[in-house]
Amino acid sequence: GTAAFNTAAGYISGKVGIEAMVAAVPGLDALADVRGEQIANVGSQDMSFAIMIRLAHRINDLFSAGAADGIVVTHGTDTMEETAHFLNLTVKSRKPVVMTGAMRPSTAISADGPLNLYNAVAVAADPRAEGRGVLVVMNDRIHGAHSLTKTNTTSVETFLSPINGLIGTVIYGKADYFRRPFRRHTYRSEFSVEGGTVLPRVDILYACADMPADLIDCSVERGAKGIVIAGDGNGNMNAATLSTAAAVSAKGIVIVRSSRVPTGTVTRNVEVNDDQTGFLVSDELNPAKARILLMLALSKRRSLAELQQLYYTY
Ligand SMILES: NC(=O)C[C@H](N)C(=O)O
Repeated sequence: GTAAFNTAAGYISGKVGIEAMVAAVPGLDALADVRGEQIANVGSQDMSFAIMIRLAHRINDLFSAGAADGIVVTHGTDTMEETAHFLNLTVKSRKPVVMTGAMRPSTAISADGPLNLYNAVAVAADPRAEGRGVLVVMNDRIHGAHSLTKTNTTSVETFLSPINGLIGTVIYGKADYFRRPFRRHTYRSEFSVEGGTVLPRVDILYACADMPADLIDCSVERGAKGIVIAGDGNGNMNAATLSTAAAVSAKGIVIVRSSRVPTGTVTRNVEVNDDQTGFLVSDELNPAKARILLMLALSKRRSLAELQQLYYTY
């Protein structure tokens, strides 16, 4: 991003091309032979599934042609966790795919982008990063795609992995790895972008006090095949929403209970009676990631029990 002056908090994203970014980081060429390729240039609030699918194809093609040992994807931070999760499910390689970004515009005092890019290239060039799924390197931390979430609107310390913790750290290009992701990913994932991916509509509805239940009907009328409820607490919603959701669930719309709370798992629940309503729970996935898993999962006929199992697997 670029801003009008160097202490501006607001700025326009998607303004710097990949060649300029690579050129702005001293020492990158000592870490790896880096070549830039522009797949898209948008603020990540404008990220689309069309771009994600293009990106997944390009990564798979580069790896299967043996053209790269690792890939870094520069991406805005707003929806980075969504693209990371999508790629974690659709990239078919053990080779490192490392996403990075910046919280401060490139024109700011103490811009964070250059060091983040340096560290991301160091991790992508590191054979020890292989087989750990899609990683996100920001602010000296190495996060796994399943676990990370954006927690602060402006701070460089925005990404946390609150449930599972970090994959590692990277300080001026020197990485330490603590663990591998606990869930299935990349080369072991059953999902794919091959054969043309038309993703079904899945909406997210944000629960709140006195939530209007007809939001559910609006989504279904607009063609949603699934609805993720960003529920309060452990995936809760008010009685009116619960009964409307149960009615559409009985007609085959998949309802997933996730949570608007930033950390904690959503568990199957007697209060909501998931067994009777046919609701699923997102387990560790936040609403945005739970939606992406459901969109990919609905490309094939699956029972509710099989769909539920996916949330415990990925
Ligand atoms: N600093 C950022 O990355 C935020 C920006 N709006 C984006 O996600 O593209």
